[in-house]
Amino acid sequence: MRAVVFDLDGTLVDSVAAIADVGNSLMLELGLAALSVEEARGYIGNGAAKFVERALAARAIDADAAALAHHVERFEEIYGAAPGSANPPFAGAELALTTLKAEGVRIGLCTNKPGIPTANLLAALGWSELFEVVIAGDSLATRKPDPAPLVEAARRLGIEVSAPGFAYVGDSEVDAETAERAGSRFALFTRGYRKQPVAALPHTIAFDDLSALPALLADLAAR
Ligand SMILES: O=C(O)COP(=O)(O)O
Ligand SMILES: [Mg+2]
Repeated sequence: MRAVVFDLDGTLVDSVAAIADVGNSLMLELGLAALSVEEARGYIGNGAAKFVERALAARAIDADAAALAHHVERFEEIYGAAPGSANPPFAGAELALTTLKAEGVRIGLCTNKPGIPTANLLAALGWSELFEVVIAGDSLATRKPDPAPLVEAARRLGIEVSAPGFAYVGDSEVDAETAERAGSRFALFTRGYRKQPVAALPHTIAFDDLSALPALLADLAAR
């Protein structure tokens, strides 16, 4: 059998502007200068709490744990109310998903984005039924780069995370580390929110065109 699990932000959807908007609602409430899209891109990858922590640190706000937890809660409230439709899919994303589905490949999602904005986004794009398994940043006790969410996604799809027929598709250092620690094959999308050069991230294959992904993954599964 074959199964593929996808990352979400920076892999299937170009969500940085929408995430920056959510962050900027919080910054405005706190009287802090807005984040540029470029800044926001650098803070994505480790989930909502890290995003807020990095954004506040960039404005020299040294929040204690209680204040930070309060700001994260407010950020998540705004995030959960934001329109999922503000997240454009990357070119070829939907074609890749529907092609894999038509080939009988089972599909899952493993993201550090919180569950509510993830569900809103999938619904807005009409993608909710495509994914048999969705593990978000707050679904389990740990999140990426802990391998547990990816291992669990594979398990729920009925495949070993290290099987030749399984691959994780993501865009970041966090995803590469997650796949490496899980012992999984990793396809790196090079147009996402990575901070380092492609060569610095462990990966099985790298690609820049999602419409080419189904064929690349079929080759990978046959290796
Ligand atoms: O929300 C984040 O920080 C990253 O989300 P992702 O795991 O879908 O890239
Ligand atoms: Mg990502």
